[in-house]
Amino acid sequence: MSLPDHKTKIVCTIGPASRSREVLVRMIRAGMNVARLNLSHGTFDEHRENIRNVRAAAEDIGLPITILLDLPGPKIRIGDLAEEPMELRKGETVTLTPAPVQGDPSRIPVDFEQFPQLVSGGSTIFLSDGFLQLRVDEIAGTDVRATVVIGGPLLSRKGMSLVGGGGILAVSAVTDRDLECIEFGLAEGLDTFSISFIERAEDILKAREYAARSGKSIRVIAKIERQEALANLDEILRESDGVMIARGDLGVQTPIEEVPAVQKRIIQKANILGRPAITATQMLMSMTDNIRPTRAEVTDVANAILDGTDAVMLSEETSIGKYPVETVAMMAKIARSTEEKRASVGAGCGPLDYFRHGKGREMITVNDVVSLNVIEALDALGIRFVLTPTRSGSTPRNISRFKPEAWILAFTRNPSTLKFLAFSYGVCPFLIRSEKEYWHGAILDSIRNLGLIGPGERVVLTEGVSPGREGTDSLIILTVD
Ligand SMILES: Nc1ncnc2c1ncn2[C@@H]1O[C@H](COP(=O)(O)OP(=O)(O)OP(=O)(O)O)[C@@H](O)[C@H]1O
Ligand SMILES: CC(=O)C(=O)O
Ligand SMILES: [K+]
Ligand SMILES: [Mg+2]
Repeated sequence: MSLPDHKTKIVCTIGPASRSREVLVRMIRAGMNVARLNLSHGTFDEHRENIRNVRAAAEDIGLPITILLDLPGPKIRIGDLAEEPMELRKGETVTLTPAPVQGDPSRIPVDFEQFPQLVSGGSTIFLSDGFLQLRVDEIAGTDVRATVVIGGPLLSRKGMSLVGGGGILAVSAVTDRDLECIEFGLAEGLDTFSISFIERAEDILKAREYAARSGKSIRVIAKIERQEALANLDEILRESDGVMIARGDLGVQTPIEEVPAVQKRIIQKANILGRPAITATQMLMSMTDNIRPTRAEVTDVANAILDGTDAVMLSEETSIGKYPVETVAMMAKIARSTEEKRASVGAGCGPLDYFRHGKGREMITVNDVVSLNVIEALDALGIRFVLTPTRSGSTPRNISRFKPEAWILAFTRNPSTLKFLAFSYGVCPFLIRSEKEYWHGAILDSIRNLGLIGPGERVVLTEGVSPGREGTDSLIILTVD
């Protein structure tokens, strides 16, 4: 086998443009690692078919593809439009109504009954991540009449937000609908969910406890897209399995000019804790319609990688865009080129200084020390592969956070661990079938059989030597015979 030529993971939102098995196969070949299904759009039946197609495509290629279910969360959205895109023109009057009508240019349904109570004359309404803007003129019964201030094309089920942070319901971030979606996912054999508009760590606990009632354990990615989540970032990160910088809503809910610094801060903190970070939204947005991205977009993807993101995400580009496969290929190409230059442009090894010389020294754990020693050994000896037997995935994640040039080959018996490692930079996971395959002799054999490493090559292998203890507490350097 051969490994991909880039280490950054690619998450693709699946929609009408990409849900066929044929397109999915081409996207996997181009570098997709994770298929994201946004449950804010489409029906359960449609997503069931998406899941079937992703699994079939993954089987066609023989690579594990992870499915991420993105929960709707407490976001107010417009309903369905009769024809889309529907053009809203500056100066026109539109009526917004909570009635379940099919939208047309004069009447737009809003998927929230109390919507008319949330606005008053003079309120500003942003639609579609803030691309369109309306000003409320008057409220007549349940009809909200507004004038288009900034026009443009509108699609079904686009989000809405109101000036002053409105547009998110004042209920728990994990809504009843989200719990139904978790139930749907579990019934489909999936266990990885992203929570939208998370506020605090308890939101994650609520989702976990709900799954635990049916005896299931889930992996939770916290989507950071509102002010409250930034205020509670540390506790959210600790409770989460991974984090997404959801720049679409974040750029409406918080000052847009703060997004770049917030992105860097979230990635740094996630790296320190060994939580995979996904940078999302508008990364190659112009490729929704064009075969080539803008220079600014290419630079954005590269900078997210230099910031230390584990994964980059595509939304419109792959769900409704004209060039889903070409966009993934472009992402992969930018990743490969940027990763090669990480050290030479001074981006270095992520949180290394934090543990060696900074605050991290005070609370360093045995697992941290092992991962630091692995990095030391890789650098000093120019080693190309780290082999990590793992149950929870924490050992490969702790090494991955330093974004080494070497590949991290992870061996696990746990299919859920394998699937979740799809989010971690530079980790290639393998499923092993029995307890005795955790033994290092067996791992070396399987690597030799894959043809990845030839005789005479040195590798690093991590081990847990203390019986019954979780985690890894030693590393050995072996020469393949
Ligand atoms: N399953 C789908 N069916 C139809 N259109 C979809 C689907 N998934 C995504 N889209 C389209 O792609 C756009 C971008 O996807 P994205 O997942 O970023 O959604 P979003 O509406 O911005 O919501 P969120 O904030 O949850 O990401 C959506 O707004 C929608 O127009
Ligand atoms: C991905 C997402 O939810 C956002 O960017 O808002
Ligand atoms: K969502
Ligand atoms: Mg969002």
